[in-house]
Amino acid sequence: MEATAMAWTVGVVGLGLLYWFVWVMGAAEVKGKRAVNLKMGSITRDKVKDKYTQYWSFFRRPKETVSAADKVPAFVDTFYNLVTDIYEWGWGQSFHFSPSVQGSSHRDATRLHEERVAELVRAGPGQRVLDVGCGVGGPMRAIAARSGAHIVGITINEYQVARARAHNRKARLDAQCEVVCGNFLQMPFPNASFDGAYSIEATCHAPRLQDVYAEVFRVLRPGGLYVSYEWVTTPLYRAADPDHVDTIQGIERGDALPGLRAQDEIAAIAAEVGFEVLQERDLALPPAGPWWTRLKMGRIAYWRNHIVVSVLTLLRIAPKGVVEVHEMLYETARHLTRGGETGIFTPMHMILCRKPLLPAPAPSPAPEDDANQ
Ligand SMILES: C=C(CC[C@@H](C)[C@H]1CC[C@H]2C3=CC[C@H]4[C@H](C)[C@@H](O)CC[C@]4(C)[C@H]3CC[C@]12C)C(C)C
Ligand SMILES: C[S@@+](CC[C@H](N)C(=O)[O-])C[C@H]1O[C@@H](n2cnc3c(N)ncnc32)[C@H](O)[C@@H]1O
Repeated sequence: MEATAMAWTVGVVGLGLLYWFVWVMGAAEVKGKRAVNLKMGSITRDKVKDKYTQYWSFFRRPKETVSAADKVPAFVDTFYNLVTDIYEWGWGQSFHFSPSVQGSSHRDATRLHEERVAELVRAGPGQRVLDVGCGVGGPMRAIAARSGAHIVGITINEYQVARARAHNRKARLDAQCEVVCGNFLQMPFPNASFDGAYSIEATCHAPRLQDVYAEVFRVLRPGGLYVSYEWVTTPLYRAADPDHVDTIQGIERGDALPGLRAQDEIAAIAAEVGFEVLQERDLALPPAGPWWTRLKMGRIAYWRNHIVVSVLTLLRIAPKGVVEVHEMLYETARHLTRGGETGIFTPMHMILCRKPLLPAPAPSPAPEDDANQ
């Protein structure tokens, strides 16, 4: 009798474990990255934890060092080696937020937010459009499929280049979507080589927005359109409120940001590099549905994911350090949610610009001084 009970217990527990294994190893969203394949980018297994410590220690330095322009691209690259697989596993192939749309899935809401970009830059067949900070190419594929345009994406992270190219091949969009590894602050493209350009939640990594906007301006043809979804603090943010400061600093630390900009700085910067600003709007404002609900609703999923990464690390399937990176992301989700709920932060301040057809007039010569007369 005892043996039968034991057999039943073992059977039930075994089946439970099998189910758990399949469920756990299966995708949390539809994405093509499984927990057993959490590699942590191009970092070798034994270096993941060190790299995480190195990333974190960056934020213990004075603010000026964190935003030191020359160091930022390397630190952003390390960040994406650490998070790319976890993002794909837990979020999907599009590394951005979107307003929630009643009655639509997250996947549809994401696609709509991306297709809006295609419409804003009037992308169409025969055009060459630049994706500034393309991640693993979720938006690029949606925009290529929707518009028929040829999309060229650039990302600083080599591992993302490999992932994006593999996804492009799988989606049979590799003839239409190209991916280049490079720094968007010094792009490897000739002047006026694109008909349009866009950046989705990527330029927030630039220490000086002027530098990336000036590069986009250079590579666009005259008359070309550029749209960007910017991460910014809103006018509700109060630098004297410790809760606000804690939320914004939490967002910066968990998302490799050298320093969030204020919403009202963006248009001035675009104009400074020569753009005409056609439209500017926070896409998170009503009637848009809250973008942060997807983060909040996933709390149970986070705990499940935490157990998954812990077990996989214990079994040495995932490298040491994954649990720490996952905890960092959990914390940043908390800060992002708070930023959304209080309204002090938006990840979708949209700005639409055009490169003028005629170059700006040269400044008039200074009046001659008396000595020359
Ligand atoms: C634009 C940027 C990235 C935005 C988002 C795609 C990511 C920001 C925070 C990320 C996540 C937080 C919690 C993770 C969770 C703990 C894990 O179990 C599964 C993945 C997360 C949901 C993860 C997914 C991507 C984010 C939402 C920045 C970097 C400029
Ligand atoms: C949050 S992800 C967004 C990716 C993509 N736009 C999307 O929505 O899926 C930010 C992207 O910007 C890229 N990035 C950040 N700094 C960069 C730089 N200096 N040069 C090129 N790419 C950069 C990152 O590598 C990453 O691909």
